[in-house]
Amino acid sequence: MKIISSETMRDLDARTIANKRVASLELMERAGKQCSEQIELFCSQLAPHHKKRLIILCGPGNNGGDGFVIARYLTSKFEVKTYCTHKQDKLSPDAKTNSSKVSELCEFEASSQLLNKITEGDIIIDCLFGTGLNRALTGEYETLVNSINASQLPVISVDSPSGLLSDGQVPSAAIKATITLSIGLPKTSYFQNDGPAHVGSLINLDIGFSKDYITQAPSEGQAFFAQDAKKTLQSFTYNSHKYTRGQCLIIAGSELYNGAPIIAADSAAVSGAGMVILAHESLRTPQNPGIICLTKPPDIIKSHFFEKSQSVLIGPGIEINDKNKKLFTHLIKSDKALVIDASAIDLIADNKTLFPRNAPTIITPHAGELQRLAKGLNINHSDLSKAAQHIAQNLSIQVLLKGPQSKIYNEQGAFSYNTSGNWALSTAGSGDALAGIIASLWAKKDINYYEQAQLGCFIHGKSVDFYTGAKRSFTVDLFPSLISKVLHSLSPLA
Ligand SMILES: NC(=O)C1=CN([C@@H]2O[C@H](COP(=O)(O)OP(=O)(O)OC[C@H]3O[C@@H](n4cnc5c(N)ncnc54)[C@H](OP(=O)(O)O)[C@@H]3O)[C@@H](O)[C@H]2O)[C@@H](O)CC1
Ligand SMILES: [K+]
Repeated sequence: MKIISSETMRDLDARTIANKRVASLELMERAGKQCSEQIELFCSQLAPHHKKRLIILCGPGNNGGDGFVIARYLTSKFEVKTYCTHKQDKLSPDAKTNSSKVSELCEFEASSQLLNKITEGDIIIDCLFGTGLNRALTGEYETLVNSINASQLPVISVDSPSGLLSDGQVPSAAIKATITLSIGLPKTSYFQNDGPAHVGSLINLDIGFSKDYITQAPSEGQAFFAQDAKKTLQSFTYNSHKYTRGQCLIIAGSELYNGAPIIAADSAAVSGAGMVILAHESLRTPQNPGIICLTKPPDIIKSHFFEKSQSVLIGPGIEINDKNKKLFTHLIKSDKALVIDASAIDLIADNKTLFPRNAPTIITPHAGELQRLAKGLNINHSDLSKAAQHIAQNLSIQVLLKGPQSKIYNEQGAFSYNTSGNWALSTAGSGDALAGIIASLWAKKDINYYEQAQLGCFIHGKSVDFYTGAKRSFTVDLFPSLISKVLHSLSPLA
């Protein structure tokens, strides 16, 4: 999905209204309605003992207007308190219209009066400022936002965490959102400077802007959202069989790192491939008995398992020894779609003359692994993203740089941000699951490998977004069931 600037968003909004495609109040109604649905969904995912009293904070502009619409939709379902920082006659015209529909439910107070109100709720809905924020928050607003952040209550920000400027800078204070509900299209501020630390999970809401306008709007980059994931998921035919769904071979594990192959294989098995073969040197077995395990494999390259596999993952937990080095070189020379993860990434520099390969390749490094590879390839960039881009173009491979907002570079150096996931992913074994998911999605023929890699990254992140337990207690054995849940939500009938 295209990322645009706040300025372009305002222009899109204005053109849509000016050309009478959709009336401005109708746009606000759609935005508020869809936000209220997402808030309801968020509440339904909280633990039963979690109270769900909503505090909706509305500012003077149309972001506040969205808040009044949300209040109208949710009042019958939750205990809702709505506060507005301005008197009604000081509001933008559309905000004023919507405020009048809920005025008996709403208190119009100066923001200094709101400080002791926020703790009377359990979930804050931030409709203070959106794309119209044009300067740093000061005075009462700054104090209010700092108090909200200090309260540690979950915050759902509508369109933008209030205080986040359009270039992603936060000169004074900005809401640290749990979720940001982006209206229309994602904005650059979510991805630049301080943006990633403030937006939380990103959800984009399509409120029906004309497709022509969206196509014409200048792009500031690409990001992958649930809407993209839905389009990218492959469908199955009535006569699918395990080979048409694809066979994926995973070469992983060592005596020491014997859990990594299990996580990768179990995650691959639920992600779409018809058959998963695990060649590993581990005493453990996958949870899923459908996975074919080759322990102490003979010459895997000469086996029919290799021959019939469309994709191969190498790396999770493997030991770098002569046997694996030789195997790696064979894989690079082969025509298999290849996912290279973990310590196998370290073997690329020694094989750099074998690139570009004749088949799709993706590497999935975290920052440290990327830095090591860049050094091995004599690529010097202090900026990691530049190094990732350089490597992608240089070797003609895809590079998935893992981080708080993972980025995936294609062979030409273009990239897309992933928008799912949270810090629960920062746990040992998480990357093994990611590599397994991508290998599974890459096991099909005639696919767009770049799109499927983005899909894999999105599914992986969404798994922990779907996890309803304490994030700090998330463990990687939960991936298979959570991946299934994510896939079901993206494609309920498949
Ligand atoms: N895009 C779309 O298509 C749709 C958009 N919609 C929604 O509208 C939102 C944009 O609305 P918007 O343009 O009215 O701006 P908004 O963010 O409410 O704030 C403007 C107000 O804030 C004030 N102000 C600014 N900075 C300030 C500061 N630091 N400290 C204090 N005050 C400050 C500024 O005052 P002024 O600068 O004049 O002093 C003005 O009063 C958008 O994000 C989305 O939620 C949907 O409803 C429907 C479809
Ligand atoms: K907001």
